[in-house]
Amino acid sequence: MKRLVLLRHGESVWNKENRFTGWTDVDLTEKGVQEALSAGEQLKKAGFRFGKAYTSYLKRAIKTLNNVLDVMDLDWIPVEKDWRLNEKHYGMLQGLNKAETAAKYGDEQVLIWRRSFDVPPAPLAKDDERSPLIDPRYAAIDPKDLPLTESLKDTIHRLLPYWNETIFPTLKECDDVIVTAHGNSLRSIIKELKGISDKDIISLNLPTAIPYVFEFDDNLKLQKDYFLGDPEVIKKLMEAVANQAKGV
Ligand SMILES: O=C(O)[C@@H](CO)OP(=O)(O)O
Repeated sequence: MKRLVLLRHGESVWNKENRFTGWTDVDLTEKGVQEALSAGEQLKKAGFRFGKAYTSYLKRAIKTLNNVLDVMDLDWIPVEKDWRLNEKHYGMLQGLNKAETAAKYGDEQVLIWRRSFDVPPAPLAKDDERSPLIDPRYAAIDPKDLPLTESLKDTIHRLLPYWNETIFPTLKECDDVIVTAHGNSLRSIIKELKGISDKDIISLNLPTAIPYVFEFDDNLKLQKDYFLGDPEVIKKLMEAVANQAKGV
Protein backbone atom coordinates (compact mmCIF):
# COMPACT_ATOMS: atom_id res chain seq x y z
CA MET A 1 0.00 0.00 0.00
CA LYS A 2 1.12 3.54 -0.81
CA ARG A 3 0.01 6.55 1.22
CA LEU A 4 0.00 10.26 0.44
CA VAL A 5 -0.71 12.81 3.18
CA LEU A 6 -1.88 16.30 2.27
CA LEU A 7 -1.56 18.75 5.15
CA ARG A 8 -2.63 22.38 5.21
CA HIS A 9 -0.33 24.54 7.38
CA GLY A 10 -1.26 25.33 10.99
CA GLU A 11 -2.99 28.59 11.92
CA SER A 12 -1.08 31.60 10.57
CA VAL A 13 -1.05 35.16 11.90
CA TRP A 14 -3.33 36.24 9.06
CA ASN A 15 -5.65 33.25 9.54
CA LYS A 16 -6.07 34.50 13.09
CA GLU A 17 -6.70 38.07 11.87
CA ASN A 18 -9.03 36.69 9.16
CA ARG A 19 -7.12 38.30 6.27
CA PHE A 20 -6.69 37.13 2.68
CA THR A 21 -3.12 35.82 2.55
CA GLY A 22 -2.22 34.22 -0.80
CA TRP A 23 1.52 34.65 -1.46
CA THR A 24 2.11 36.88 1.59
CA ASP A 25 4.76 35.16 3.69
CA VAL A 26 3.18 35.28 7.16
CA ASP A 27 4.33 33.13 10.07
CA LEU A 28 2.50 30.53 12.16
CA THR A 29 0.85 31.60 15.43
CA GLU A 30 1.70 29.69 18.61
CA LYS A 31 -1.59 27.82 18.09
CA GLY A 32 -0.46 27.02 14.53
CA VAL A 33 2.78 25.51 15.84
CA GLN A 34 0.81 23.40 18.34
CA GLU A 35 -1.55 22.24 15.56
CA ALA A 36 1.47 21.16 13.49
CA LEU A 37 2.97 19.29 16.44
CA SER A 38 -0.27 17.44 17.11
CA ALA A 39 -0.60 16.54 13.42
CA GLY A 40 2.91 15.06 13.74
CA GLU A 41 1.83 13.06 16.81
CA GLN A 42 -1.23 11.71 14.98
CA LEU A 43 0.84 10.71 11.94
CA LYS A 44 3.43 9.02 14.14
CA LYS A 45 0.73 7.13 16.01
CA ALA A 46 -0.82 6.02 12.70
CA GLY A 47 2.54 4.51 11.69
CA PHE A 48 3.57 6.79 8.81
CA ARG A 49 7.24 6.64 7.72
CA PHE A 50 7.63 9.36 5.12
CA GLY A 51 10.40 8.84 2.57
CA LYS A 52 10.04 12.26 0.96
CA ALA A 53 8.30 15.56 1.68
CA TYR A 54 7.20 18.45 -0.48
CA THR A 55 6.31 21.98 0.55
CA SER A 56 5.92 25.51 -0.81
CA TYR A 57 8.19 28.58 -0.67
CA LEU A 58 6.07 30.04 2.16
CA LYS A 59 7.14 29.76 5.81
CA ARG A 60 3.75 28.78 7.24
CA ALA A 61 3.87 25.56 5.19
CA ILE A 62 7.64 25.03 5.65
CA LYS A 63 7.48 25.45 9.43
CA THR A 64 4.43 23.19 9.66
CA LEU A 65 6.40 20.48 7.86
CA ASN A 66 9.48 21.00 10.05
CA ASN A 67 7.38 20.63 13.20
CA VAL A 68 5.69 17.48 11.88
CA LEU A 69 9.00 15.88 10.90
CA ASP A 70 10.56 16.86 14.21
CA VAL A 71 7.83 15.08 16.21
CA MET A 72 8.22 12.04 13.96
CA ASP A 73 12.03 12.05 14.25
CA LEU A 74 12.16 12.29 10.46
CA ASP A 75 14.00 15.64 10.19
CA TRP A 76 16.57 13.95 7.98
CA ILE A 77 14.35 12.95 5.03
CA PRO A 78 14.67 14.76 1.68
CA VAL A 79 12.41 17.80 1.44
CA GLU A 80 11.71 19.58 -1.83
CA LYS A 81 10.39 23.14 -1.81
CA ASP A 82 8.68 24.49 -4.89
CA TRP A 83 6.87 27.77 -5.59
CA ARG A 84 4.20 25.84 -7.51
CA LEU A 85 2.84 24.57 -4.16
CA ASN A 86 2.28 28.18 -3.00
CA GLU A 87 -1.23 29.31 -2.11
CA LYS A 88 -3.53 30.69 -4.81
CA HIS A 89 -2.37 34.27 -5.43
CA TYR A 90 -5.09 36.55 -4.03
CA GLY A 91 -4.08 39.69 -5.98
CA MET A 92 -5.40 42.96 -4.56
CA LEU A 93 -7.35 41.12 -1.85
CA GLN A 94 -4.12 40.13 -0.04
CA GLY A 95 -4.07 41.76 3.39
CA LEU A 96 -7.78 42.63 3.48
CA ASN A 97 -10.03 41.30 6.24
CA LYS A 98 -12.41 38.67 4.79
CA ALA A 99 -15.50 39.63 6.79
CA GLU A 100 -15.00 43.38 6.11
CA THR A 101 -14.53 42.63 2.40
CA ALA A 102 -17.79 40.66 2.44
CA ALA A 103 -19.57 43.53 4.21
CA LYS A 104 -18.32 45.90 1.48
CA TYR A 105 -18.78 43.79 -1.67
CA GLY A 106 -21.37 41.24 -0.50
CA ASP A 107 -21.06 37.61 0.60
CA GLU A 108 -21.76 36.33 -2.88
CA GLN A 109 -19.00 38.33 -4.57
CA VAL A 110 -16.50 37.24 -1.93
CA LEU A 111 -17.56 33.61 -2.34
CA ILE A 112 -16.83 34.01 -6.07
CA TRP A 113 -13.34 35.39 -5.35
CA ARG A 114 -12.63 32.70 -2.74
CA ARG A 115 -14.15 29.60 -4.24
CA SER A 116 -15.31 30.03 -7.85
CA PHE A 117 -13.34 27.96 -10.33
CA ASP A 118 -12.27 30.63 -12.79
CA VAL A 119 -12.84 34.17 -11.48
CA PRO A 120 -9.64 35.77 -10.11
CA PRO A 121 -9.60 38.86 -7.85
CA ALA A 122 -8.14 42.11 -9.34
CA PRO A 123 -4.38 41.72 -9.93
CA LEU A 124 -1.54 43.46 -8.09
CA ALA A 125 0.20 46.13 -10.16
CA LYS A 126 3.51 44.87 -11.67
CA ASP A 127 5.47 47.38 -9.58
CA ASP A 128 3.49 46.75 -6.35
CA GLU A 129 6.02 46.16 -3.58
CA ARG A 130 4.28 42.81 -2.96
CA SER A 131 4.77 41.64 -6.56
CA PRO A 132 6.53 38.25 -6.95
CA LEU A 133 8.28 39.80 -9.96
CA ILE A 134 10.51 41.79 -7.59
CA ASP A 135 10.80 39.20 -4.82
CA PRO A 136 14.31 37.62 -4.89
CA ARG A 137 12.96 34.18 -3.96
CA TYR A 138 11.30 33.93 -7.39
CA ALA A 139 14.26 35.38 -9.34
CA ALA A 140 15.06 32.06 -11.06
CA ILE A 141 11.49 31.63 -12.35
CA ASP A 142 10.42 32.79 -15.78
CA PRO A 143 8.52 36.07 -15.10
CA LYS A 144 5.75 35.00 -17.47
CA ASP A 145 4.92 32.14 -15.06
CA LEU A 146 4.63 34.39 -11.99
CA PRO A 147 1.07 35.44 -11.10
CA LEU A 148 -0.23 38.83 -9.92
CA THR A 149 -3.58 37.20 -9.13
CA GLU A 150 -5.09 33.73 -9.68
CA SER A 151 -8.34 31.83 -9.90
CA LEU A 152 -8.34 28.19 -8.77
CA LYS A 153 -8.07 27.29 -12.47
CA ASP A 154 -4.83 29.29 -12.73
CA THR A 155 -3.45 27.65 -9.57
CA ILE A 156 -4.23 24.22 -11.02
CA HIS A 157 -2.58 25.19 -14.31
CA ARG A 158 0.76 26.03 -12.64
CA LEU A 159 0.63 23.20 -10.10
CA LEU A 160 -0.56 20.22 -12.15
CA PRO A 161 2.62 19.67 -14.23
CA TYR A 162 4.67 19.59 -11.00
CA TRP A 163 2.14 17.25 -9.37
CA ASN A 164 2.06 14.86 -12.35
CA GLU A 165 5.77 14.88 -13.18
CA THR A 166 7.36 15.12 -9.75
CA ILE A 167 5.19 14.64 -6.65
CA PHE A 168 2.87 11.82 -7.68
CA PRO A 169 5.62 9.58 -9.22
CA THR A 170 7.49 9.73 -5.88
CA LEU A 171 4.98 7.15 -4.62
CA LYS A 172 6.66 4.61 -6.92
CA GLU A 173 9.81 4.83 -4.77
CA CYS A 174 8.40 5.76 -1.35
CA ASP A 175 5.48 4.11 0.40
CA ASP A 176 4.61 7.26 2.38
CA VAL A 177 4.86 10.82 1.01
CA ILE A 178 3.75 14.07 2.65
CA VAL A 179 2.88 17.43 1.08
CA THR A 180 2.40 20.45 3.36
CA ALA A 181 0.90 23.39 1.55
CA HIS A 182 -2.15 25.68 1.50
CA GLY A 183 -5.94 25.57 1.37
CA ASN A 184 -6.25 26.24 -2.35
CA SER A 185 -3.08 24.59 -3.66
CA LEU A 186 -4.20 21.43 -1.84
CA ARG A 187 -7.76 21.79 -3.17
CA SER A 188 -6.16 21.75 -6.65
CA ILE A 189 -4.46 18.42 -5.93
CA ILE A 190 -7.57 16.93 -4.31
CA LYS A 191 -9.69 17.99 -7.32
CA GLU A 192 -7.28 16.12 -9.59
CA LEU A 193 -6.96 13.02 -7.37
CA LYS A 194 -10.70 12.58 -6.84
CA GLY A 195 -11.93 13.90 -10.18
CA ILE A 196 -14.10 16.56 -8.49
CA SER A 197 -16.01 18.76 -10.95
CA ASP A 198 -15.38 22.51 -11.38
CA LYS A 199 -18.75 23.11 -9.72
CA ASP A 200 -18.42 20.75 -6.75
CA ILE A 201 -14.94 21.94 -5.78
CA ILE A 202 -16.56 25.20 -4.56
CA SER A 203 -17.81 23.52 -1.40
CA LEU A 204 -14.53 21.91 -0.32
CA ASN A 205 -12.91 23.81 2.58
CA LEU A 206 -9.78 22.49 4.28
CA PRO A 207 -9.15 23.03 7.99
CA THR A 208 -5.64 23.88 9.21
CA ALA A 209 -3.24 21.02 10.08
CA ILE A 210 -5.64 18.08 9.78
CA PRO A 211 -3.87 15.24 7.90
CA TYR A 212 -5.80 14.15 4.80
CA VAL A 213 -4.69 10.62 3.83
CA PHE A 214 -4.94 9.06 0.35
CA GLU A 215 -4.28 5.32 0.04
CA PHE A 216 -3.23 3.73 -3.27
CA ASP A 217 -2.56 0.19 -4.43
CA ASP A 218 0.84 -0.69 -5.92
CA ASN A 219 -0.37 0.48 -9.36
CA LEU A 220 -1.12 3.87 -7.78
CA LYS A 221 -4.84 3.47 -8.14
CA LEU A 222 -6.66 5.42 -5.45
CA GLN A 223 -8.33 3.06 -2.93
CA LYS A 224 -9.64 5.39 -0.24
CA ASP A 225 -9.21 8.80 1.35
CA TYR A 226 -9.94 10.02 4.87
CA PHE A 227 -9.01 12.72 7.39
CA LEU A 228 -7.18 11.67 10.57
CA GLY A 229 -9.29 12.73 13.54
CA ASP A 230 -12.85 12.97 14.81
CA PRO A 231 -15.21 13.43 11.80
CA GLU A 232 -17.62 15.65 13.79
CA VAL A 233 -14.84 18.00 14.90
CA ILE A 234 -13.41 18.10 11.35
CA LYS A 235 -16.85 18.90 9.88
CA LYS A 236 -17.17 21.88 12.26
CA LEU A 237 -13.67 23.10 11.39
CA MET A 238 -14.52 22.91 7.66
CA GLU A 239 -17.70 24.90 8.23
CA ALA A 240 -15.74 27.53 10.16
CA VAL A 241 -13.39 27.99 7.16
CA ALA A 242 -16.39 28.34 4.83
CA ASN A 243 -17.91 30.97 7.15
CA GLN A 244 -14.80 33.15 7.48
CA ALA A 245 -16.06 35.53 4.83
CA LYS A 246 -19.60 36.24 6.00
CA GLY A 247 -20.19 40.00 6.08
CA VAL A 248 -20.17 41.79 9.43
O1 LIG B 1 -6.29 33.71 2.51
C1 LIG B 1 -5.86 32.73 1.88
O2 LIG B 1 -4.78 32.72 1.28
C2 LIG B 1 -6.70 31.45 1.83
C3 LIG B 1 -6.22 30.40 2.78
O3 LIG B 1 -6.08 30.86 4.08
O4 LIG B 1 -7.99 31.82 2.19
P1 LIG B 1 -9.35 31.23 1.62
O5 LIG B 1 -9.75 30.13 2.53
O6 LIG B 1 -10.26 32.43 1.76
O7 LIG B 1 -9.14 30.84 0.21
